[in-house]
Amino acid sequence: MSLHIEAKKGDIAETVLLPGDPLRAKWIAETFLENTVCYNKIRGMLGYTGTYNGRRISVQGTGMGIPSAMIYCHELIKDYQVKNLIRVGSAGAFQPDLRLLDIVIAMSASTNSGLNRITFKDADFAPTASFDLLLKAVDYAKEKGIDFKAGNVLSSDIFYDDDPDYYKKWAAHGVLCAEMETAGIYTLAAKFGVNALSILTISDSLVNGEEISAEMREKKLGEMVEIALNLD
Ligand SMILES: O=P(O)(O)O[C@H]1O[C@H](CO)[C@@H](O)[C@H]1O
Ligand SMILES: O=c1cc[nH]c(=O)[nH]1
Repeated sequence: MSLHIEAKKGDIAETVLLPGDPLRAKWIAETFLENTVCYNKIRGMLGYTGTYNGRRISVQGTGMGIPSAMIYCHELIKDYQVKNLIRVGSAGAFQPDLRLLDIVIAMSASTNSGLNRITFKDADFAPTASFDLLLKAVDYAKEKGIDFKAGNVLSSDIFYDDDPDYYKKWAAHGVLCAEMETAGIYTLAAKFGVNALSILTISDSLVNGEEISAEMREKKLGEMVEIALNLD
């Protein structure tokens, strides 16, 4: 047992899917996994282990934002020996050609968080995906004819920015979309020598204001989950 996860040693698989929303974790476990056991209810941050095509896999809610996600990922790596961290999240589009429910695979994550300034002072660390997981995700999506974009995303500390045009400077540098955890997860994975990848689904657009409902964000993001479950 760790401070925020009540699982026993061995209860959590080497590969863990990481939605921000704990109810998306429940939906993934109930929809895609067999022989499922719930191993965590502390703070309502649900975690499950089951099997997918005979392979053991876990799914753990992380909450919203880098600090919360880093708490869960730190404990998963250090206390439960997790080797593959695969975020399955929602994101807001920065580019006009990204539409609702499109898939984005995060090669790297820019951030306005100070997380790496604490370590690297006035130099910038570049949080980067595991090349191995990235390649597997791209290969699987291509094989199944699933459209996706791969590139840089923004892990923002601010969901409600005062400036509705804030995204334009990021968009002008090719950043695809905003979410709130990937830079922290990629940084921890690099620090501890494990693998991480974020697969995201567009839930809204900062360009034109369109958005899907909260219920769809919980239960309708299955394509990215399918990719995440097939990275072995
Ligand atoms: O849908 P999830 O995975 O929570 O991801 C996105 O949604 C939340 C904000 O609504 C943030 O956690 C952001 O990263
Ligand atoms: O962090 C997020 C997630 C979804 N949509 C956004 O605009 N931001």
